[in-house]
Amino acid sequence: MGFLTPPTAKKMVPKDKIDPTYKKLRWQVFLGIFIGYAGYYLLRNNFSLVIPKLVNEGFSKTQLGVAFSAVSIAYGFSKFFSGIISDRSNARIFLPLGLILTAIINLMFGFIPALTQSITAMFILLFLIGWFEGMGWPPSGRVLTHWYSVSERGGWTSVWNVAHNVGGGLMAPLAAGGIAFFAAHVTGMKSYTGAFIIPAIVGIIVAIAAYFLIRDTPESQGLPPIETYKDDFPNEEHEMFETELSAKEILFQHVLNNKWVWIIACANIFVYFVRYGVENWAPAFLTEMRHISLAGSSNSYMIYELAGIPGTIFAGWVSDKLFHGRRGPAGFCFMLVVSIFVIMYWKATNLVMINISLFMIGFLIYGPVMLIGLQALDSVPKKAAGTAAGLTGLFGYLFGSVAANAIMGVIVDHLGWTAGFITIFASCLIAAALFAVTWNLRGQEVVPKDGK
Ligand SMILES: O=P(O)(O)OC[C@H](O)CO
Repeated sequence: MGFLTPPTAKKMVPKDKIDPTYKKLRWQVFLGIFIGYAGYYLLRNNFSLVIPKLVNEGFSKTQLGVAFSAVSIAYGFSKFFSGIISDRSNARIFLPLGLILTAIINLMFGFIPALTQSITAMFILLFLIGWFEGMGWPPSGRVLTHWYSVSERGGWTSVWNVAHNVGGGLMAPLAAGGIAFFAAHVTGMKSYTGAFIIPAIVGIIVAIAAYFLIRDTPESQGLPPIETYKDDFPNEEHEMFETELSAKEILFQHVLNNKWVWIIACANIFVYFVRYGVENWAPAFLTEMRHISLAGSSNSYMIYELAGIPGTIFAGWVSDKLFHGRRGPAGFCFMLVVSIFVIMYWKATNLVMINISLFMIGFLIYGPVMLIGLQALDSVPKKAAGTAAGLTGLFGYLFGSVAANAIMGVIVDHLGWTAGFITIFASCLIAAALFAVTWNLRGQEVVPKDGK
């Protein structure tokens, strides 16, 4: 698709302009991918706020749950396939395009009543939402690898990663505000359509802003590669790899034959099992076993989410500063310590201890979630970064997240919460062990000698 083709290198700007231009553009593109990815999260889960209204209209939770699962399934596959396309696409176009397509599907939900009257229609549209949502992470990864060198990437990636907590956090008031606005001011439309339409309008505005802010690569702006500018190279030979690759080269020469990517992808299954196993089952565990009200458990849930913000930034800092760009040791430590707080959460009987342990689990698990993506970016040439991160996402969602919902449910139903917590605890240790295998991995970019 021609309009997605990355822009070619521009004539180099004068030497004295390199530093100020780089400084300005690095902030500008960062803002672009930050608000862009937050925009994606405004439209990822807004359907969840519509579910209670649709239940009132006669749909069962099971039906709506099946329809909603389409988002995760499609997202896992799309993050991988979008990664392949995004590695060969202009991030300035690719990121806003996915956001606008997601917004269009939301507008269809909002303006075409028949689409919320059939589970099949909802499944198809939610599948499309999941698919277009998968177009957010890979171009962000492309920007991060092209504009930030390996030793500073941990810090920048961790701050960028907070965008998903910001967008996810803002989604609820925005969608709920949309429902309230439509209920009060719009006649002839169901109030819940506001939960689709208002976030979609904001999403389109964000996509336009992201388009104006993002630039694909430094070279497309007449700047030298980031490694030269920062004098920070991913390998001892100071070689870089600036040739755009074909999809076949990306997949078969750099990703599928890369043992590190497979190890990281496997680690992601267990990290996502812990992330969603704790999060998705917190309301059930707290209400059933600790007799906490639904309102109280939703506060605990929010504490878990918000703790991810400082935790993610701390993990990036630890991996950059303490371990000098190595993500494995940081991930190992975080997963080991999180296992202790999983036990504390399981055993805690009063609300204060429960909330402290959930805060610590949230603080410690979102770091490894980010570090896996970062390790994927680091382990391959930057032209293959999106595909590598996409593969880890595919494993995380298709196996980790699905298991956290389905297998965890079966374990708890048949063997009880003790078995459920032992499974989560074991996942922490397996993930820690897999991180340990990558202990010395540090931006080991492979640079083909023949220039291919
Ligand atoms: O689970 P994802 O793909 O939405 O990604 C969330 C974070 O950005 C992971 O780094």
